[in-house]
Amino acid sequence: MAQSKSLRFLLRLAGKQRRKLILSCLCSAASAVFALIPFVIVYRMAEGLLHPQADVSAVRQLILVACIAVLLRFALMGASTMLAHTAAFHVLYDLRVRLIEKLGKLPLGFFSTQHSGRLNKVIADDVERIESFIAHHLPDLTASIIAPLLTTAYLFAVDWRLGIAALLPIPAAFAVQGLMSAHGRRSDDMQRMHDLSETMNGAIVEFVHAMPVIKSFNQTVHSFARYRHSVESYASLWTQIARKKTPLYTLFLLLLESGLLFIMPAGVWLYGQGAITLSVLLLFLLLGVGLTAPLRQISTLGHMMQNNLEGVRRIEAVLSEEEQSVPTRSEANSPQRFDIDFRQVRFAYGEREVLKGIDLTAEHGKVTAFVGPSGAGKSTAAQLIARFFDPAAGEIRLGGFDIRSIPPEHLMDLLSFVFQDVPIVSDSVAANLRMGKEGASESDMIDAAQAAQAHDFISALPEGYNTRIGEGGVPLSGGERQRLAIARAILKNAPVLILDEAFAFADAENEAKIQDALSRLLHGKTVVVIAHRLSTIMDADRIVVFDDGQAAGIGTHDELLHSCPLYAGMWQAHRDAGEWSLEGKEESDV
Ligand SMILES: Nc1ncnc2c1ncn2[C@@H]1O[C@H](COP(=O)(O)OP(=O)(O)OP(=O)(O)O)[C@@H](O)[C@H]1O
Repeated sequence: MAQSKSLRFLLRLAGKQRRKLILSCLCSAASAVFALIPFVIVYRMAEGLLHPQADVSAVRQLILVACIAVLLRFALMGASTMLAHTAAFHVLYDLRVRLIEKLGKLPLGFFSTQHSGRLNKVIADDVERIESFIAHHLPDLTASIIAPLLTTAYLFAVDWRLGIAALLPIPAAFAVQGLMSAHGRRSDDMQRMHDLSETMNGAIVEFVHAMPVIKSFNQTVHSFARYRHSVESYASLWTQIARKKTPLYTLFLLLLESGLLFIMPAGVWLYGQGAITLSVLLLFLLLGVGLTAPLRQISTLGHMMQNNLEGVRRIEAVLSEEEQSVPTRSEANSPQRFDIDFRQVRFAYGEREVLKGIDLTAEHGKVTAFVGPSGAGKSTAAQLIARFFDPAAGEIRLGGFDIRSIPPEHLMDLLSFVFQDVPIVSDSVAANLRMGKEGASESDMIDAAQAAQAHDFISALPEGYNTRIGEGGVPLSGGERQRLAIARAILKNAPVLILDEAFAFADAENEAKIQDALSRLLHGKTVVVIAHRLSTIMDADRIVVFDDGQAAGIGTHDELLHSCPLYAGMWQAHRDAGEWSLEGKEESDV
C-alpha cells in the first residue's frame, strides 16, 4: 500500500519528463532488437555455409548487416542513456528545489529536533537513488522485458518444440521470484534498513562533533556507544537479510541458468531424428541460454526498486511535514510597538509538555530577564518568540499582533537573537557580520564589532575582517564566536533583541564592557535576556522566574527576593558560589 503510493509519487515526478523518458525507453527497446540481429545472422550464416552449395558473397553481406546492427545497437543505447540522464537531471533538480523550498517553510525548530542524519540521508542519498531509477532502471527495465519477449518469439518461429524446452525453467524461476517479492513486501526489512541508515548517519555526525570530548577523555572509538551500536545493528541487519534471501535467490539463479539442461537433450534428440538442422541447434544453444539473463536483471531491478521506494516514502514524508502559516504582509499585521505578550502559552516536545500556560509581558523599551533552573523552559519560551515552533495552545503577541499573523520574513526583520549555539557560516568575518545587515558600511560594521568587544580579536586575525572563518577557516573560540554574534545582532539593529546565555563565554571584564555598550545601543528596544549568572540580570526592569514550565514569579530583583522563594534561593546559591565576589562591590551597593 505504502509502496504503491510511493510508486505513484515517483511516476508523477518522472511524468514531468514524459517525452524524454518515453523516447529513452523506445531507444532502449530498439537497441534490444538490434542486439538480437547478430544472433539471427550467425544462424543464417551457419545455414548458408552448411548448405552444399554455399554462397560466400551472401555471407559477406550478412557480416556487413551484423556490423551495422552492432553499431546501431550501441548508438541507440547511447541515445537512451543520454535522454534518461537529461530527464533524471531535470526531475532531480525539481525535487531538490521542492525540498529546499519546503525546508524554508518549516519551523526553525524542525531542524533542531530532527535527527541530523535523517535530512542528510533524504536530501543526499534518497534523492540520488531516484536518479538511478530514472536514468538507469527505467531504460534497463524496458530492454530487459523486450529482449526475452522478442527472443522467445523468434525461437518459437524457428522451432516451437525447442522453444518450449528453452522456456521450461522460466515458470519455476518466476514462482521463486514471486515468493521473494511477497516476502519482501511482507517484511519491514527495507524500512528497518533505512531507519538504521538514518541512525548511523546521525551517529556519525554526532561522533565527529564529539571527537574533542572523546579525545580529551582518552576514550577509544569503541567507547562511543551510539556510533558503534548503529554500525553494528546496520551490519547485523544486512547479514540477516542476506541470510534470509540467499537460499531463494540461489534457487532462482539455478533455475534461470538451467535452460541448457533442457535444450541440449531435446535438441540433440531432435537433430538425431532429423527434425532440425545443425544450425537450428546452434541457434538455440546460443540464444536459449542467454534468454534468461534479462530476467535476472529484472529481479535485481525489482529488489533495487523496493529500496528506492522506501527512500521515496521518506522524501514524501519531508515534503508533507506541516508548514507554518505564512500570512502576507499588510498594514494590518505590521506592529508599530514591540511589547511581547505571552498569553497562556503551552508547548510540548512530542509528549513532554515543557511550557504549561505561561503568561508574561516583555515591555517595549525595557529589559526582561528569564531565569530559573536548568530545563525550566526559558530557552524554549525565547525560541517561540522567533517561531522556532508554534505554541500548542495560547498565543504570543508582538505589538498586539499574534506573531503567527506576521509574515515570517517581516518577523525576522524585527528580531535579533543571540542563542547559546552560535552559527557561523564558512565565509569571511565581514560576510558573517553582514548577515545582520546586508550592505552594511565598513564603518557601521566596525562600530558594531567594537561595541561587542570583537574588533580587537578580528583585527588580530591573519586578514582582519576578510579572514575566512567557519568550516575550513580560522577556528574561533566560544567567546569569540559569541562576540561575533553579538556584533551581528547590534549591526542588525532590530527593535527586539533576544539574548540567550549570550555572555556565557565572556570573562567578567569583557562582559561588563559589552553590557555597557549594549545598554547604550539597546535604548528603546525590547530586550529579552536569559542568563544563569544572576548578577548579570539583577538590574533588569522585569525578571520572570521559570519553574517547570510555569512562571513562578514576576517582578524586579528586589520584589522577587521577598515574593519568590525560588528566586531568593537561587540568589543565595549564586552568592554562596562566590561568583558575586567578582561583582561584590556593585552588588553590595544594591
Ligand atoms: N529540541 C528539543 N527537543 C526535545 N526536548 C527539548 C528540546 N529542547 C529542549 N528540550 C527539553 O525541554 C525542556 C526545557 O528546555 P529549555 O532549553 O527550554 O530549558 P532552559 O530553562 O532554557 O534550560 P537551560 O537553562 O539548561 O538552557 C528540557 O527538559 C529539555 O530537555
